[in-house]
Amino acid sequence: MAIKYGRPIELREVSRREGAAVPHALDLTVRPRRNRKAEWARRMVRENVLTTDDLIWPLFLIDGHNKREQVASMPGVERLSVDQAVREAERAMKLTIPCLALFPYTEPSLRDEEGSEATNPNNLVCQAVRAIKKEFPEIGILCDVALDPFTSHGHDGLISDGRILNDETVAVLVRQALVQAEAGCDIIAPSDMMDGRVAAIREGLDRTGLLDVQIMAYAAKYASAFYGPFRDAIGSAKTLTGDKRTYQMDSANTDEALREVELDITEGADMVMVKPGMPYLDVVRRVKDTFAMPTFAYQVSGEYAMIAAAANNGWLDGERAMMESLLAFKRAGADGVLSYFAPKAAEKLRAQG
Ligand SMILES: NCc1[nH]cc(CCC(=O)O)c1CC(=O)O
Ligand SMILES: [Mg+2]
Repeated sequence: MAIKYGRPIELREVSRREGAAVPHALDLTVRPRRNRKAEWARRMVRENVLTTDDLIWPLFLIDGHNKREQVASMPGVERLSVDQAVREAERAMKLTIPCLALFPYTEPSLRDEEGSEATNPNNLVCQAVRAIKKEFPEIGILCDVALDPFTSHGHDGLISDGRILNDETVAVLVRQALVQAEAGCDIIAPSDMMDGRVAAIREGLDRTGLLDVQIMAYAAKYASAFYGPFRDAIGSAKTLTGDKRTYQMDSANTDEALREVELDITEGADMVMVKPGMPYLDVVRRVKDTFAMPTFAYQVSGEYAMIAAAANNGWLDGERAMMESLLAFKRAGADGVLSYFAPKAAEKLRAQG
């Protein structure tokens, strides 16, 4: 049976003389509950706050016009044609969300072994960047760099004899980053986990005079089951052969995450990211404490799907779970979070004033 929620038990705040009235009052000098006695008191001692500045909103793109397609495994999330993505950019502006992240669903006919569509200066991502920047130049745009939305095999890199090639892939990623940056992308976010790609991309951007384009490295990205719904959204779930464990990290490791992050910082990353989010909050904390860099977490598709599905079943209070999960990233030391809840959370934050 569904758990009943949403009607808080009516509690009265602690009355002044409660102790005096209780015959067997404990002899306690320290009572932590004093600081929780009323909403104003709780606000005074609150250690972390979530604001709309902390949110990065990932959008899925699809070819066409005036098109919105529900992603089956992510209730409330749609694939958007470019014109609709521009409308969502306007919504983000109004909600004071500082940045959007763009992910394309590529038509199967445009996918090939090499992911060539990734370096097409007129691909869906580049079209969306130009369209959004034209209408709303003040919003930040982050573009993912990896080949998986474009390859027929669903991997992030080039394959030969069943191996993901590192250095050859990096060369393609640089070209992908450059077409995105030329289109007007503000933050290049390599999510591929090839070694050396941050340095190569930085060098490519600088050589082209794109000195102000930032790099947010998916520095500690784990081979995770929580990316399932994303692969459904970009259409790589059915085509992906094997798994990504030869390039994405083993979920058992955290020292290794520090080494990965350190390398990306040395190679020129302006910001670093840990991904997934909630199952890796310990990694977020270690990264923030060790490097004191702008540190982001990605609350990935599977995390979103779990909360959305449970809420739709009446098994938990979706809004409260959403806000609690987002605040957890702040508590762990993150400066911001990529989340599919971004617009909903921003609406709630603004309603609270
Ligand atoms: N490299 C592409 C990429 N960029 C972001 C995600 C996942 C995001 C999500 O699950 O929300 C992935 C999937 C993957 O690595 O397989
Ligand atoms: Mg690395």
